[in-house]
Amino acid sequence: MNLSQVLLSALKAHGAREVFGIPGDFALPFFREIESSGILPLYTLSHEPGVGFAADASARIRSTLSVAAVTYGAGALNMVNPVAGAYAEKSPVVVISGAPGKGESSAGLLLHHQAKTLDSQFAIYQEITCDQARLTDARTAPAEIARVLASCLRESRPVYIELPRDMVAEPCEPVVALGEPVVDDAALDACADEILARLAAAERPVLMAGVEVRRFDLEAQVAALARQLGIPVVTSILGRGLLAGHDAPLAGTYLGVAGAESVTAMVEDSDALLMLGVLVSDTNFGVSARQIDLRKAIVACDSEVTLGYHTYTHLPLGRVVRRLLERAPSARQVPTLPPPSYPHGMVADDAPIVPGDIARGINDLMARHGVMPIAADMGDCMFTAMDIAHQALVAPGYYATMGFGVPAGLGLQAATGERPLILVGDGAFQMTGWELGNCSRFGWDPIVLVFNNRSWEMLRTFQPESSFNDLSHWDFAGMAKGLGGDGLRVETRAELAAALEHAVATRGRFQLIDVSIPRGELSPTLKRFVEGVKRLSAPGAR
Ligand SMILES: Cc1ncc(Cc2c([C@H](C)O)sc(CCOP(=O)(O)OP(=O)(O)O)c2C)c(N)n1
Ligand SMILES: [Mg+2]
Repeated sequence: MNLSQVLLSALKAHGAREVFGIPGDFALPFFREIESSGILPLYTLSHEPGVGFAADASARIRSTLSVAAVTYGAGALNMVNPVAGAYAEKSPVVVISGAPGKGESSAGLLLHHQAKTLDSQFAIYQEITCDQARLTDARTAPAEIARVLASCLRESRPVYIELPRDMVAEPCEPVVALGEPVVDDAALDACADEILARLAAAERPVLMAGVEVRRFDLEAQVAALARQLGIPVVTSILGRGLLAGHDAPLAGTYLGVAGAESVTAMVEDSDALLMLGVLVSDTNFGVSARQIDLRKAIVACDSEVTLGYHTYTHLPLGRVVRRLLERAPSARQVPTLPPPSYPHGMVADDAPIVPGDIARGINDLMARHGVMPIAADMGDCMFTAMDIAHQALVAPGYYATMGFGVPAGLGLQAATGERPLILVGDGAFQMTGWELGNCSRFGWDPIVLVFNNRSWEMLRTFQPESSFNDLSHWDFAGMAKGLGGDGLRVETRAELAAALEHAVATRGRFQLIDVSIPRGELSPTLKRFVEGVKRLSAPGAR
């Protein structure tokens, strides 16, 4: 085999099911190998941010690694933001960048696509990936690939592989995958016993499931642990939708002052908050009604477990959860909690549409026609998604970048074969919505809801005096046909209900519903979030 075939075979063996990419002259030989080998299908998109977001969504929905292949310089540096978002939100994307060959790097010329030095790109990616390799020697390449792919899966973070174009066809030995990391069994026992003792001594223990529970595919085990411990479970905003399909005493999603009061009180009153795979971030805890005393919490994330003032290291979450299951006593009873409630029954009348109507309309649609995986962009569409019952949601809930929604929806359909629902604001659609033009090539047919409030509305809620948040009324529906899909602008709830039904019934072409929303109308969750942030940031509030 040659180095490209070895790399592609190793990617597939480690869980990759496709390559998203855009070639360039430094990557053309590798793309030729991707296409000729047929080891993984190749989906090319139009702009590298879209490549990164699509690969990120594929990794999230399949809970394993995915691949984003780009050219050197202009391509790879165009993708820095999506990879940074994948790093922040623990999504295991493998970035493969073409690069100048050995001879041209030493020719003494400044090369096209070169920014500062030929090491600059590698240095930039060191900041947003957990491991890196430059495949400049076919003899060491298999071990380098094994190391980097093992890091990607172990840490559930992006990694970076630089592949000089004169190396792609070099003969190369296959990759031998590294085994599971060795874990100190005694430390694992001590940690599990300390956690169990802390929970047993508590009067109001609560389990919070976060993003790592999904990334490491631990939902069933965490649901079993909650039942065995007999304690209620909540999810963080990034863990939204976790455990929904499992038998777990699930109370809902913790959103601080922006969420259900019963869930907020349960978390903030807890005297033993067991946080499994939760990022301790401002979006998760920045709007806490009362500051959570983390010294009373148990935080298991990033292969560490912190209790009070001490930390156990090198204990992967999956091993901690399994050891807790082995050593936890069976609870006498499991709390019976009312399932989280979600709004249904949108009135299909001539009233204008507000974000809350969209959540109702989608919940009604899914109750009638079955659930769809959902990709949401940053903006009020993401806060609206908090009121949508279905659980398979990918969204930039912590890193909060715009542009994620449409490409992520395409990544979902490529990865799962299921038709996705995409929620995106007009501002975010202006960034990456054009990737819809690639649907017809690959047979993708998402349903896209554009929250068209002619505004950067989230920003206006924080700074209403600025008129630069006003956007003009782009006719996204009118542009759909030119992109190969169908578009419809809707102004009333009756039109929205009819458009959703028509979209579900129409397959084979993307269906874009351009939803006109009066400027200033917010989802209930965003409204509470903004009020909470303003209240909590007022002088003397905490
Ligand atoms: C790539 C990128 N650029 C800028 C921002 C800042 C930003 C927001 C966050 C706070 O950083 S929310 C927002 C406006 C979003 O407008 P739209 O998509 O129309 O959604 P909505 O009207 O529902 O707000 C911007 C510009 C961002 N998050 N990501
Ligand atoms: Mg908007």
